[in-house]
Amino acid sequence: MKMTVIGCGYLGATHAACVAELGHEVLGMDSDIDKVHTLNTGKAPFFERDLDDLLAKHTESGRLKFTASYGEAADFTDLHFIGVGTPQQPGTDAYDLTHLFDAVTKLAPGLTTPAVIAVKSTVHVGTAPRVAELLCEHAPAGDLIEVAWNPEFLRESFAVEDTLRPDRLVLGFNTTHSWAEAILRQAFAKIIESGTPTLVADWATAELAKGAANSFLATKISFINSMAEVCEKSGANVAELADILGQDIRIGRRGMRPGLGFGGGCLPKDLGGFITRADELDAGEAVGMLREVGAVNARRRQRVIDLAREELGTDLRGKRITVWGAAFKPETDDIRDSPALAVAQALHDLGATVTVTDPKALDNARKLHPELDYVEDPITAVDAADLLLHLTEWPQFTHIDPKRLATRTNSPKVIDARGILNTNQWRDAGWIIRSLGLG
Ligand SMILES: NC(=O)C1=CN([C@@H]2O[C@H](COP(=O)(O)OP(=O)(O)OC[C@H]3O[C@@H](n4cnc5c(N)ncnc54)[C@H](O)[C@@H]3O)[C@@H](O)[C@H]2O)C=CC1
Ligand SMILES: O=C(O)[C@H]1O[C@H](OP(=O)(O)OP(=O)(O)OC[C@H]2O[C@@H](n3ccc(=O)[nH]c3=O)[C@H](O)[C@@H]2O)[C@H](O)[C@@H](O)[C@@H]1O
Repeated sequence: MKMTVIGCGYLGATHAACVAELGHEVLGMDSDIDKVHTLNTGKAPFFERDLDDLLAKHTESGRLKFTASYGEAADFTDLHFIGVGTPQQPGTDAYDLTHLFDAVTKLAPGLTTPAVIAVKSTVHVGTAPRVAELLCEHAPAGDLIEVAWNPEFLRESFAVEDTLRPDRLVLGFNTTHSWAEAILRQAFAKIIESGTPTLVADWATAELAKGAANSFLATKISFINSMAEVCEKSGANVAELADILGQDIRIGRRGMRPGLGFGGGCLPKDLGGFITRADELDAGEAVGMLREVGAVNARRRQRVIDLAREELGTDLRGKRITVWGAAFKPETDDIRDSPALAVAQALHDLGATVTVTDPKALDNARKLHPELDYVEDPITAVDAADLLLHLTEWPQFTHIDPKRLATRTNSPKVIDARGILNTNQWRDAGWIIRSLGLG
């Protein structure tokens, strides 16, 4: 089959490469011409495990190409996936749907025959009818264009694996037995035949499924982090508590790692977007619990700042702090709403000299936070530090022998905000170690 993917960022580039891997002929389209050039060389403009291999394989085979032209995309086929960004509106938690509506409006004039527009971008419930209206208004094929909702559940750093072997597929339509359903089932045939649960729903349920899933994942993280707060006051150990709770299969240990809390381009944004939409729908009371999820998450960042000031004194001027981690989680270069950088910046604002290191995210971090210092090597990064903060749990950090580090610092003190470092090993190496979620 032939298909396009409009919007080739973390989601779209991965989706394009993966549907090519499924055997389809794919045209990726992005309004960012530099991104298009990079993708056409078989490389991702960001770091995502296994993605460069797939991009190289399929750009070489000729099954995957990228363009910046809507006309070329519209002419290429009658199946178009849309994965453009849906960031937060400045100053509010609502989604900014400008890119989505812009992409649909610009693609539409080229749609002269029946087509399926399958939207993967995350939106607030109630967006699909607006997309259908825009297509009716701007596409020559008018109401022969079908809108399908196909929310994406991939995790960055497992994006290829999650796209090719998802836990489930969700397909949302406005009518039952739609033509679009047959087309999408064909596009995903290999995934469906491998036994992946495929759930068909109406538009609203499919839209809501995405926000609800991310809200639940955020809730699970904030639940264990709220337990961490209680552990800190009561002398208990949150990691052991999580292990005990997780043995109950109704609770489960996955997605319940205590620590610095969630960040990234999605969980914080989607939690806020979900609450805002519920308020608009007069269902604000129903999501009261989710407001607390955001508050617990913010307190984890503050807790690290407070611990740093407990160790170094409230006046941080002249103090040198090393931060291990800039990415919002390991195995990505994505720094959107990175908890590590938020803490680094706050400590800088309090007067400390903050040096950040990260295996993949330094270039992105430098652009967003020129006020921080950057060092490539995590070992030299601790030179003359008064305090080390372990904020993103890259294996490159956790494998470092603490004995090699202690003598390089001004003072061997570390705050382990991800609860991963081996406390005994660090203590034996002469470090004072503080962890979140320990009494
Ligand atoms: N990053 C992820 O892991 C996941 C993201 N999502 C959702 O997917 C959507 C995209 O997210 P990301 O890929 O992370 O964002 P991104 O910012 O990495 O990529 C968005 C891409 O869309 C392009 N774009 C913007 N406006 C355009 C237009 N009018 N026409 C063509 N291209 C346009 C941008 O140039 C950019 O390359 C968001 O709604 C996000 O919530 C959903 C699941 C996973
Ligand atoms: O909508 C999206 O874009 C995606 O958002 C998340 O994926 P992602 O943001 O890539 O990363 P996660 O692995 O979920 O981690 C999110 C944040 O939570 C933190 N986290 C995660 C899990 C955990 O147990 N504890 C925890 O603190 C991570 O450090 C990270 O900052 C969801 O897991 C995906 O299913 C979803 O598709």
